[in-house]
Amino acid sequence: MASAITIRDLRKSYGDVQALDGVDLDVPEGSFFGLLGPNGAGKTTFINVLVGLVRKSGGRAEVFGHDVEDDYREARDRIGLAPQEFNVDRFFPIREVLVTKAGYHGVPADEARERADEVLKRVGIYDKRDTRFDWLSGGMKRRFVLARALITDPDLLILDEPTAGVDVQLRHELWETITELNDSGTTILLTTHYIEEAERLCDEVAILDSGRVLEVASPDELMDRGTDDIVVTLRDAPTAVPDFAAEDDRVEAVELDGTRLVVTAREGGLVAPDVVRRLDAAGHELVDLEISRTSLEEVFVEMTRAEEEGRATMEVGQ
Ligand SMILES: Nc1ncnc2c1ncn2[C@@H]1O[C@H](COP(=O)(O)OP(=O)(O)OP(=O)(O)O)[C@@H](O)[C@H]1O
Repeated sequence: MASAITIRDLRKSYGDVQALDGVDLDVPEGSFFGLLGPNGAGKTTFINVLVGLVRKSGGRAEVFGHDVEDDYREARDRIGLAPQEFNVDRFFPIREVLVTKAGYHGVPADEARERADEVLKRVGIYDKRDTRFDWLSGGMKRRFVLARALITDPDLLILDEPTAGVDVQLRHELWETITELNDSGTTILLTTHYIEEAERLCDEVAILDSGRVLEVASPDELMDRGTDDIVVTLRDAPTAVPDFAAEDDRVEAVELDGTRLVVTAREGGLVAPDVVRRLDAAGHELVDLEISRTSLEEVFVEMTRAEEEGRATMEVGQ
């Protein structure tokens, strides 16, 4: 599949700070791609390089095959950006802001007005079209920056923390709108601190830490690396249960507390049937079975913590 974003050995330093320290990444065209990382990992810097707000110190960055610096105009015209910080002309009616932006990207005036109405309807603030940005509520402001990103009908939509500080209802509405856009072919690059959001929406995520990519995988692949708890409730409290760990090296721990048995294993969904079979064969009656999967959040915390500990060890060793 062709790449919407191609990044090779991308570097950005601010004085002594290596905000991006040799990033390699391919974001496939049409994908819903998540960029996750703790505060200061380099996510915003990465996005700013793509949209031409920050000059890279080294490496290559292309959007649909256009170099983001040498072919700035071609690359930038394909991107819609909804930034984390609101950087909107506050004094003009929002519809006018959209029309002006479309004009700046070469859209003729009539079409610009049509598009402005269309995107305002799409994000649900058409009735506020004559209001200035300052007078919108926080949630409406979030909707507006999405509308502004959509005004040029971008092939790549970059969303930097699009749901920061919005209520549950709006978050779900925004998810729906973004998913529809992705279904109709728009490539999405999303950064978020709500890991659940990435787990739910993204085909693939890259985990960025200290300016480096630690991992690129689907949320499911990442979650498979963590352990799951298979929680079984038995009718009677047994004195012993089969030695699950001896026959399956995916099993990491077994804990029995009265009638409650917890088997901790990688790929819990695949191990559970065997646990049930063996309990049944040993004459135990099951009352309830529940599998609680590791969340992407746990895997994420584990990975970024390991990276931090690795760095601390290196610093001590130096
Ligand atoms: N203009 C700048 N001048 C100096 N240092 C900067 C500048 N912009 C970013 N940095 C530094 O670069 C590093 C990466 O910052 P960046 O904002 O890209 O991280 P982030 O992953 O987006 O963080 P957050 O999740 O907190 O938004 C940080 O150490 C930050 O302090």
